[in-house]
Amino acid sequence: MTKVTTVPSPAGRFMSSVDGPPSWSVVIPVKRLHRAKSRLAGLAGNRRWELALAVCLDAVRATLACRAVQRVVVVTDDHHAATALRELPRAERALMITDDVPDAGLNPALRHGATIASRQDPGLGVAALSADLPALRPEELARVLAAANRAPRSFLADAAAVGTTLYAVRDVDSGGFTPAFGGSSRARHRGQDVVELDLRGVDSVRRDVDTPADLRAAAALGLGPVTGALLADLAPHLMLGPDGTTRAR
Ligand SMILES: Nc1nc2c(ncn2[C@@H]2O[C@H](COP(=O)(O)OP(=O)(O)OP(=O)(O)O)[C@@H](O)[C@H]2O)c(=O)[nH]1
Ligand SMILES: C=C(OP(=O)(O)O)C(=O)O
Repeated sequence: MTKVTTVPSPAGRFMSSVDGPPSWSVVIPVKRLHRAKSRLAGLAGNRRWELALAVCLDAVRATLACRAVQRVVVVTDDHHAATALRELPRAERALMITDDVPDAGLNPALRHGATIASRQDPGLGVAALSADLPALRPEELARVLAAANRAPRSFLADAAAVGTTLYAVRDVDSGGFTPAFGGSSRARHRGQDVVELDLRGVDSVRRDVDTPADLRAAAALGLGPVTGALLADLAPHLMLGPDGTTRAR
């Protein structure tokens, strides 16, 4: 199994360039809000859709703020989410929203998003990124994409080292955009000979949230503003560190 390791330079920066021009389109799938985040039903009750919305707003906001990203393509059939996403900073210039075609689940939605992205910006790499990343930091995403520049196809495992949060293909026109998200997708991506990005210090890109324990871990990293405000209302105990202080960013 080949891995790409990004080595810190003496100055503490990473050797792959993160300061070059934006070179990626990022496709973000957003499931219909009322059907999403079922594993958080116990925590959020009938406000589950608000939590799903907050998480995707923070993930897309951070992606739009990432200097390695030229375009964000959100694949969704949720009109409420689409309206809120269009209000984000930089959305007018950099965000496209496309319908969930063929409405057959996550991976077909991502392939559709990649087709739209490469038609809109030929020549850019295309990365699929989970929307479940409420602590996402733009500079960490830039580091991951800089590492992805060094392999034809690559992926980043999630915090549990079982799933995947990012799947990247440098040259979509030459084919091979075949994401296999869902469940134990890390093993599936490795089995397809997709290079696993072996990076330190990118916890916010790995930290997807499916359960209350995941949300607590994301809060420890520092939640984005929308999820932070909602969680402070819904479940303030998840926002407290061991010393009892709040950990919102
Ligand atoms: N557009 C689109 N996005 C999807 C679909 N299924 C999942 N996603 C997105 O894929 C990512 C991972 O989703 P999952 O963890 O599988 O599903 P979830 O609804 O967030 O959570 P659970 O209900 O707990 O499984 C999130 O960004 C979802 O919004 C789909 O059918 N269409
Ligand atoms: C979709 C995935 O994960 P989850 O369903 O846990 O969000 C994945 O890791 O491929």
